[in-house]
Amino acid sequence: MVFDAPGKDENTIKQAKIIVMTCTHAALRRNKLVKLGFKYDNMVMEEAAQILETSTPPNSKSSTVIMARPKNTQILRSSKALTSRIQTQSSVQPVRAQSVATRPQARSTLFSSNQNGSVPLTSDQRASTSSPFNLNASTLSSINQNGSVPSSPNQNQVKSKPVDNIQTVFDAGDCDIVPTELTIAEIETINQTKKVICILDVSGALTHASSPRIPIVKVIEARIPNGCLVANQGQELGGWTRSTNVDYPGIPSRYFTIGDLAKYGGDSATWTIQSVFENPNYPDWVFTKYLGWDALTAWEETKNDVFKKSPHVEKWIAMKKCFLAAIMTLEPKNLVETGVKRERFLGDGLLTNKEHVFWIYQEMSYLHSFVNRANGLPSIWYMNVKNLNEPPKFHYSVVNVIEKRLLDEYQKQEEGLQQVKKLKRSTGTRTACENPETCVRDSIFEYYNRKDRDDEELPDADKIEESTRKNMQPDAFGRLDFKGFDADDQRMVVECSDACGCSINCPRRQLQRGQKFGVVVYYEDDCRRFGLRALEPIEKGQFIIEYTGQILEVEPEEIGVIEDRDTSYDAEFAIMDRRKVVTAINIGNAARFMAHACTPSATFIETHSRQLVSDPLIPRISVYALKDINVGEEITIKYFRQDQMLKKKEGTKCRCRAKCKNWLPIYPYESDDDME
Ligand SMILES: C[S@@+](CC[C@H](N)C(=O)[O-])C[C@H]1O[C@@H](n2cnc3c(N)ncnc32)[C@H](O)[C@@H]1O
Repeated sequence: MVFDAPGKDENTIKQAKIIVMTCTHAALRRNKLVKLGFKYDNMVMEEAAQILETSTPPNSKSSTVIMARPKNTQILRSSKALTSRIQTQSSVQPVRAQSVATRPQARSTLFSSNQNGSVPLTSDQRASTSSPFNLNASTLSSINQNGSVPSSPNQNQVKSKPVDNIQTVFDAGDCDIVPTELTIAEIETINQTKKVICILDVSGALTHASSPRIPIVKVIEARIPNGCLVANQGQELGGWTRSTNVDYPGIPSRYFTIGDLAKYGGDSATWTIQSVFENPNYPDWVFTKYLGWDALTAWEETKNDVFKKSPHVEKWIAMKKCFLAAIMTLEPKNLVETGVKRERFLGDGLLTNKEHVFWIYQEMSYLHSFVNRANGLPSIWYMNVKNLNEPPKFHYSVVNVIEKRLLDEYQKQEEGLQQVKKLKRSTGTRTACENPETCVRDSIFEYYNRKDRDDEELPDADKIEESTRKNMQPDAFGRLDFKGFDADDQRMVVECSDACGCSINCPRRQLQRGQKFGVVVYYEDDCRRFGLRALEPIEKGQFIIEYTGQILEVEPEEIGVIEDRDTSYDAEFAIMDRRKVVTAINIGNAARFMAHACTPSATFIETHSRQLVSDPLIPRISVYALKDINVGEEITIKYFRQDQMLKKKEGTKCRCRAKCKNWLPIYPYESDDDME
């Protein structure tokens, strides 16, 4: 509707899908509209950046304001002037908008109205004009009244990606669902296609994977998952490329913009919400940033509309709020207050600055969590409430990657293990297996721990006292008992497989089910940089996450502390294999961020785990909680044995707590193939 159209004004028409006006007009007419009980769905306001705030009817269900903002103009969301203005206006009975169309449809309807070439402008044009939306009556009349929009982005225009990268092997389609508690049927569906390990075949000689559970990659490279359709389309066709030279593996560098809406907007009701931010002034409203679209297209919508479309978003908001509230109590307020507000409410001109590093954190949070969801795993978020340093750069993978040659070696070793099948369950051994009568798991520990094995397989230097080896048994809830814990003891957990005849929900199958709790990769300080914090409460003894990375063969003298390789990302094996490590320096999951603490909250446990006996058997590393870890608390481990810690001031000063006197054998190291 256009108020100044001949013969029509707000006295004769009392509702409209879209109102268009200048900010001056808005100031003059608003009270009149309110008195009339005028109902509207969208407002397009020219030069909106000149006003301090656009006020929307507080109890309106679906009305919104489209603010046409020239680039680099900041909307001040919480100024005193704004507050007093809203208070003055709210004394008048507010407008209750009629629910004519859902917000996203209204948006794409508006921007896809480019029938005559006058709308929309490209983002560059928008930046160079003070009147970015050249809307007029003829333009508006071309808007499709029933809210239908041009066809979705031409999917054929997007080249299909070769399936030889780390992330595309975890595709779950264009899913938008966060599994909270999975049903057995859902777990079973995921398990059928679940990847258990990735073979790295640099030569490219392997053409076919022996099982869909064991994908082959030629190079360690994370790319945008195919299932994130719009992110891939944005990468291919989007009108804006981030100017930073930094490439984040698996994260798009190119995005759709407002200028692309007419061509690629499609049915925005089906767009995928990437992140949501609360509105501090209107608790019923949120800002939504969409996947594959730049931050300037972030949109204000009612919570009702958003939750109806994407119910999981409600949980995201609640979890973020809870995590940030915990951070405010755990950290010095002055260090985190601004950043916490930014995480919840945006602000600081973020909506007008798509280059802002903040948006890269949002991309990583969504895309890595997407990979997790495809595997039935909870979220991983990236947050920095302390400064605006760049987020970490690495290739994300929820499974280990191993060279073909090393996997073959394990398969040979497994022939020796075949004799385990002949072993019976040790009498009197406690097992939490659902099927105690048929569970043979403890025989496996006995095989690895047999007396003659050290003589056969381990160099003298690696022989250890049998008595320090512990076969850790979970209780009926899958928790380990850490009574009398000594970080230097060697521990092993043997999990059940299909050979035991138990279900995937058996308490002795923790690691193979994958990351159990949502976690946040959180900027700790300038020395430790990123660490890991709990997004959900974790109980003492519970499995938290697997430590994934690349399985590397190392010489015995390379294990632990060496000065020409950053071994702080290595997790070692002590019982199953003393010659390999899992290193997460280049590729891994959230566990790679755990910082060292001299009194840690979690520990590594070497784990014999495979879901099916037909899966390859490689030693794996579990992370278990040594104590209850509340939301917002740090998940730390002890990187080094006591005898490896330094006696003098060299290496790296330990910053696990303010007064720690220890020095860690971590030496400054620059990798040749540093991803920078
Ligand atoms: C496995 S990485 C952990 C992730 C890393 N902080 C990051 O941002 O990628 C280990 C590195 O974290 C830092 N770090 C972890 N714990 C530390 C501690 N207690 N004191 C000092 N630095 C620590 C050291 O720089 C170490 O080399």
